[in-house]
Amino acid sequence: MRVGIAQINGVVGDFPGNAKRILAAYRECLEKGAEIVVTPEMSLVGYPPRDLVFKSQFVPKCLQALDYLADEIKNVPLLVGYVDFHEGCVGKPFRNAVAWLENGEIKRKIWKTLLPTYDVFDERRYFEPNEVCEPVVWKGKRIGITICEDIWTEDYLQRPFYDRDPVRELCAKNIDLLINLSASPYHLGKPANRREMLGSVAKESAVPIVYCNSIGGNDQLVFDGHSMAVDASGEIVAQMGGFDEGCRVLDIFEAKDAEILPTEDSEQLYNALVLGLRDYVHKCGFSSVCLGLSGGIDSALTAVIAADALGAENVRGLTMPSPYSSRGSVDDSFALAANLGIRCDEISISGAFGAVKDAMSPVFKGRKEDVTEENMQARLRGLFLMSLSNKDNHLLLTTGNKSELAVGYCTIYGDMCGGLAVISDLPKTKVFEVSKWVNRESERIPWSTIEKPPSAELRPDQKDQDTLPEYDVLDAILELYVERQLGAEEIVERGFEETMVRWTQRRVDLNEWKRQQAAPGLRVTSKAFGMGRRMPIVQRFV
Ligand SMILES: Nc1ncnc2c1ncn2[C@@H]1O[C@H](COP(=O)(O)OP(=O)(O)OC[C@H]2O[C@@H]([n+]3cccc(C(=O)O)c3)[C@H](O)[C@@H]2O)[C@@H](O)[C@H]1O
Ligand SMILES: Nc1ncnc2c1ncn2[C@@H]1O[C@H](COP(=O)(O)OP(=O)(O)OP(=O)(O)O)[C@@H](O)[C@H]1O
Ligand SMILES: NC(=O)CC[C@H](N)C(=O)O
Repeated sequence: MRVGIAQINGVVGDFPGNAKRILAAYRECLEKGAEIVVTPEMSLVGYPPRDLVFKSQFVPKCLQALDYLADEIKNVPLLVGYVDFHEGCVGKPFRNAVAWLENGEIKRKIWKTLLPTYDVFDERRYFEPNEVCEPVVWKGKRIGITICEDIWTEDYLQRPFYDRDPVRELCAKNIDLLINLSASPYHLGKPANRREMLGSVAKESAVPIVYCNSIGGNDQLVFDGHSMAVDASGEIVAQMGGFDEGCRVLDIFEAKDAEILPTEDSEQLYNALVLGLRDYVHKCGFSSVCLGLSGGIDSALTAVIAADALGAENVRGLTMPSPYSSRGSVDDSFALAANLGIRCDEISISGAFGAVKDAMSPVFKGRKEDVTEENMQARLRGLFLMSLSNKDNHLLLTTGNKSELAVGYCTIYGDMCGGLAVISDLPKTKVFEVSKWVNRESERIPWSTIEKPPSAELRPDQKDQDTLPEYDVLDAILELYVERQLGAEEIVERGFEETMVRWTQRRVDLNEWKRQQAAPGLRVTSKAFGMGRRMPIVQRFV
């Protein structure tokens, strides 16, 4: 049975556009000899549609697009992910659905059984689960069709207990093949985790699996693709690329082992951020971005990602020295711009900084300079950058990393100005690792930028480590506190100094308000700030 896997990049709510993409991929698979074609979860809708499904015309328009698709399909079936009504159910009147289209008709509708409702997923808010799992019989084979979470077993998922197991239910009905339509977002370690999970499910159930995942960025989520096929012994027999669209046709009952090329963590993280940035910018209708270049590593890495995502001609930098900036910060910014081929202009903020301080002097008379004046500089840079963004219609990128955002080491309405926080889920230690990976063949980020001690340069001789713990220690504590959600005592038991742990915990909790006003950030770890971490701002839990 020659199965076509269409790994496509959908746009949420763009039914005509998604239908076109699905048809183009379907035809490509036909040309490659497919006898059946599979697309990702919600391929017609884009994932996740979130509260769009509540709009009165959303599902009717989705169903219209599905009818249009069905009309185009002849005798080679197409499996399409979409949202359907759940007739007769008042509370949650929708289903996360797959349609089997064949000979101009919707031959079968399949509903999702396990509805993930944790971290970035919220499906119980919208959907009711499938009640009975039934295989589809086609060309003498019994095919179990599942949707993303349906195939994830307890061992591979930190999830609440489910009282259903769709794979088992289907296996009990003697299936020959499992097909899974997924919208499984990337985080570090996820592609390997998925491969292992699919191998073990196939082996345990003794059936081959065809797994079709989405690719592309949608808001904070980046879908990495890596669609694959696994034989009944759990061996991978086809592995598609990551972070790129594509179609692959294989004979699922005949295919032999595929070669799996390992990718480094830094390469994966980089590719995820490039795709996430490109899709966010383009899907929002922009073609270019601007950002402040400080000569530091965060803005440098953000600029490289942007140049690779959009083309150097679509990235514009501003270097804005203040009285406390080192000459190196300007020189390193121009060296970076030259390496990347992006335009960079220099505008001093000294005049404006002096003017603001003068204007405020009657009110601040006799008071010492402090963090107020530090923040004025960051806010003036934000003002200049937003002016450039408005004039030339660039989307402004913010450059803060996860470590800083965690402890609030950033200025609200200052360096937090911007539309997309590109590296806000990358801890500072990973910023260094990825930057070194970027320079693996030749210098793109000036080495002096990578090697100098991090500094905000908002007062004379300032260094990040005057205020913050060393980044390797801070990041280790943050991983335990934010990603693994351990309490302070448990972190101290693992050998960290108590005052540092308590300070970090307090800073993370106190700065929730800041993060809730921050630009959306691209998620690349298992627990990012944003849609998958919903903490109260006002709380007393320690
Ligand atoms: N719960 C809450 N809800 C709403 N607002 C709240 C609040 N708690 C404080 N605030 C307000 O927040 C204000 C303080 O926040 P904010 O103005 O941001 O200032 P703040 O957090 O005090 O200072 C910013 C820090 O970030 C450092 N920085 C700035 C820029 C770049 C970098 C870097 O290296 O990248 C580092 C800078 O050196 C300084 O230490 C207060 O004036 C208060 O009104
Ligand atoms: N002199 C400057 N010129 C232009 N932009 C600046 C300048 N200083 C700071 N910025 C902007 O504000 C952001 C915060 O920078 P800051 O130097 O305060 O901290 P950082 O976290 O060490 O970042 P970086 O590693 O990019 O320096 C920078 O990434 C940059 O976008
Ligand atoms: N869309 C989904 O059901 C996603 C859940 C799944 N466990 C994943 O991330 O791969």
